[in-house]
Amino acid sequence: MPFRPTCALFSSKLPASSRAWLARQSKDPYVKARTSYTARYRSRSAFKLIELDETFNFLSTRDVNTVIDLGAAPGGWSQVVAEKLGWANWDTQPLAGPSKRSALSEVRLRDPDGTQDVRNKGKKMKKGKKREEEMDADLDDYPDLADLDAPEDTPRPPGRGTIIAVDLLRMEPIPGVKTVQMDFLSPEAEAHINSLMLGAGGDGKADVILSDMAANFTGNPTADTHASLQLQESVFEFTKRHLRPFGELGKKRRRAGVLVLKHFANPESNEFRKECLIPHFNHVIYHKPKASRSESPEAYWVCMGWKGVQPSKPSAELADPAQSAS
Ligand SMILES: C[S@@+](CC[C@H](N)C(=O)[O-])C[C@H]1O[C@@H](n2cnc3c(N)ncnc32)[C@H](O)[C@@H]1O
Repeated sequence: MPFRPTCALFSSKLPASSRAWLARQSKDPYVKARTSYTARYRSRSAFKLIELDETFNFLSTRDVNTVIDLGAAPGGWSQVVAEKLGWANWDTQPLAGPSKRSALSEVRLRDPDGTQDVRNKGKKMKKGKKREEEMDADLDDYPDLADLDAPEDTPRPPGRGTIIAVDLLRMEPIPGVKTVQMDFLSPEAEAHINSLMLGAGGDGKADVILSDMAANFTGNPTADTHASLQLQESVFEFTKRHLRPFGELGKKRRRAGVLVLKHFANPESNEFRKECLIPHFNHVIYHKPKASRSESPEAYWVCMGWKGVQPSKPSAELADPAQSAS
């Protein structure tokens, strides 16, 4: 029978733009890494946070106990945070083996000739149909991804701290992560996140606030800039009330109190950086991770050493009602 490619990549029914996207995905090293069973991250974005943390080391310190992940779905960043806080070594060292799907791609990637051992089980794979049958039987040994995420009696690594993940979209659960499906811009969002922090025994302060939020692009530059600025400003307002100032951990911890904020290059964003971020942090560093596509205008500000905000001085009227009455 002639070989018929079934891959969508070759389907002439797809529009050219979709074929180009699929072709790019198939070559993307981060997409390949994400789907390998040794690092089953839900999104390619996970590698951006991994690189940001490897560069600035803001998640890997014992001071970090409360992390807020804004714009978290599908959950790649939350997976990385859960791992850093000791909740989830299942990402890099699966407790019960890989999922069937990822094991299958792993076999196909690593064993194109069917001659190598499969997952060190000592089984030699043979060519042709028999090989396919054996491979399917072999994969029956591995549970599905859903089984791995919540096996009943599997001991979990003891994680610490509180991780709160917020998104408009629903997220599949991640061990150690409290997921909240809501609009961060809604008036209820802050109170709800605060109640979760307090409910977990915290003081309503986070050690790290991450925002990978991005509004849907409309193609209208004015509207898109406005939407992106609105997200940045509301994250900053939240930061003012909920990021722990570095001074609370001792004057030497000048990089504690971290905000990682996604932004899109435009002059208004730059103004926001100068007016809001630079005066309030000891360090504000621009970083574009390698995993962020070069053609995308997105980048991150890594803001370290939150100075806090001075409580606003009471007005003369409030300070001395007797005087104001006279
Ligand atoms: C680039 S994705 C985040 C990817 C995520 N960091 C990961 O690793 O999987 C941006 C997310 O921001 C979310 N988002 C945009 N506006 C939001 C809002 N107002 N409130 C909550 N989430 C929002 C979107 O729903 C989307 O899931």
